[in-house]
Amino acid sequence: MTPLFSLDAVSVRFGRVPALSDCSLRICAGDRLALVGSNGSGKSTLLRTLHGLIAPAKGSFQMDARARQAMLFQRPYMLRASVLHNVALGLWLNSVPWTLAKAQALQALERVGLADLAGRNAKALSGGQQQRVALARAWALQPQVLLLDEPTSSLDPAAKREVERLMAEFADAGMTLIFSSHNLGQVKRLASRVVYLEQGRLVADLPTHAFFNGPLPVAAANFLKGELG
Ligand SMILES: Nc1ncnc2c1ncn2[C@@H]1O[C@H](COP(=O)(O)OP(=O)(O)OP(=O)(O)O)[C@@H](O)[C@H]1O
Repeated sequence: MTPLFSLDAVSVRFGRVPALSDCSLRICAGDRLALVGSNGSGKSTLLRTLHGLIAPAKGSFQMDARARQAMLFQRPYMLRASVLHNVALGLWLNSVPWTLAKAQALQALERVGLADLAGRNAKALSGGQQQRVALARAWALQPQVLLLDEPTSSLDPAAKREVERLMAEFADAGMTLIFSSHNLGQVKRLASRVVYLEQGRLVADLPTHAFFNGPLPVAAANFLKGELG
């Protein structure tokens, strides 16, 4: 299968800080890939590189230009406008006429269970509701690839479960999921594959079952022991 993303010996630096070092990775359609690792290990940098927001300093990076992508951040950005307009604007920016954009936005809000709040000011919603608006905004664009940077880290357990449920449904509908998480339970529930990063290096890349049931490289095993212990 032709990969959606191919990284060969990719390095990214911020000034003198090496954020990614020599990373090689293939990501294929249908993968549910979790990025794990300590703070500062390079997860966000890898996601932003995959989304084309950062150009690698070294190495080769290729992505399937036909595969539409959407990215969600830890704290979604909401415009001071209605929920409906927050979703419709993303479509309009992708050349969908405004009337059609509003109709499709409403369908996307129905998809995430927020149609009732379409007229509310998006800035006034709770964190969990805002993340669901962000998921509706992504869903409306019908991306093949959804990148998520710690999408549930600031949410309470109920909101977390709801966002996880939607992520699983989107993956079941055929979307490729690539997400970073500090929540190993979530990684077990959602991922089919786990990439472990340490200080910008890709230390392990394994099916989820193999990652949690070892054997692992020492660094990854110590991380897991620390997180689970
Ligand atoms: N814009 C930036 N300018 C300078 N250094 C940066 C920038 N973004 C990231 N870094 C550095 O690059 C390294 C990797 O950071 P990154 O945010 O990718 O890690 P992370 O694994 O996502 O961390 P966290 O779990 O805390 O979100 C860190 O040393 C970080 O300080």
